[in-house]
Amino acid sequence: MSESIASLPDAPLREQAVSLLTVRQLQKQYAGRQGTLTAFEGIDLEVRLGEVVCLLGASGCGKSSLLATIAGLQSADRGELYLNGNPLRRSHPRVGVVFQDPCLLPWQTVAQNIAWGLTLKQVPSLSRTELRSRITEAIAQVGLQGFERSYPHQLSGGMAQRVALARTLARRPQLLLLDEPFSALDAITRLDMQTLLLNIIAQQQTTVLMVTHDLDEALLLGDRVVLMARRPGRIEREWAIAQPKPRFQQAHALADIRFTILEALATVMASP
Ligand SMILES: Nc1ncnc2c1ncn2[C@@H]1O[C@H](COP(=O)(O)OP(=O)(O)OP(=O)(O)O)[C@@H](O)[C@H]1O
Repeated sequence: MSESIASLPDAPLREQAVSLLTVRQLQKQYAGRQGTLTAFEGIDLEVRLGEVVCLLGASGCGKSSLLATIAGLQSADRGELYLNGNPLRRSHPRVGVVFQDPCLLPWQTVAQNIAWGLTLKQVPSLSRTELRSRITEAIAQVGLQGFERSYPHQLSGGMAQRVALARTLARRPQLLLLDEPFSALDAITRLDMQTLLLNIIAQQQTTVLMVTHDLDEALLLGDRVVLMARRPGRIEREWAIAQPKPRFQQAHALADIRFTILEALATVMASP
């Protein structure tokens, strides 16, 4: 299912854009048998409209915890979150999340799984016609036309993840939070999904905050790569990736920045 890629707006255009998500001094702790564990602290982050920001870091540095807190799936212990300048306190209808596990309802069809996302409380009630057109649109966006009546067990891993993406896109999120959405897929399917995501971003100017373990994925998709360090989880450094997209054939041009980030990643991983 490969697609060609529409071109993205120039980096300077995106840089002028206003902040969609603002994170200020965010902290999250978990209570455990051995005391309190600080998953992350002092997180300051801005994600501008239309920007793709990739969060990279060693296992356990708090990437998923940070994403889940921004998504409103758990509360922060300290700090503030704003969407479009307004306080973001709980799950917001315009903030969509996709996880590594597509989490589809096995007894429902592709179309029903997407509809389920639209019947969640936070989405304003839609007429039957609007509901149907949102489902059709989302299925087309992820290239699953013809599979509307299929059940999850009839889909490949990549197709199931397309349904998960469609379920979120149908809610028309302003901010898309992705937690390693492609990491369980084989390399070819992952490339296919990265292409699909690039197309969606290009066509809809979607703003994305994405957790990934994969530096090459971050370099392929990100306008910025943010490196987190652990104990406690914190932002260590960040880099703007100015190279125009698509970047599938730009390994040479990205070699220097790749090496720099790899070195920084090795340094944070080596620290106790
Ligand atoms: N619900 C929870 N209860 C207690 N501790 C938790 C919980 N969720 C995460 N943690 C701990 O918080 C720290 C950060 O975990 P988190 O999953 O956010 O890191 P991560 O960078 O996403 O890791 P990975 O890349 O391996 O998914 C870890 O030490 C983890 O054990």
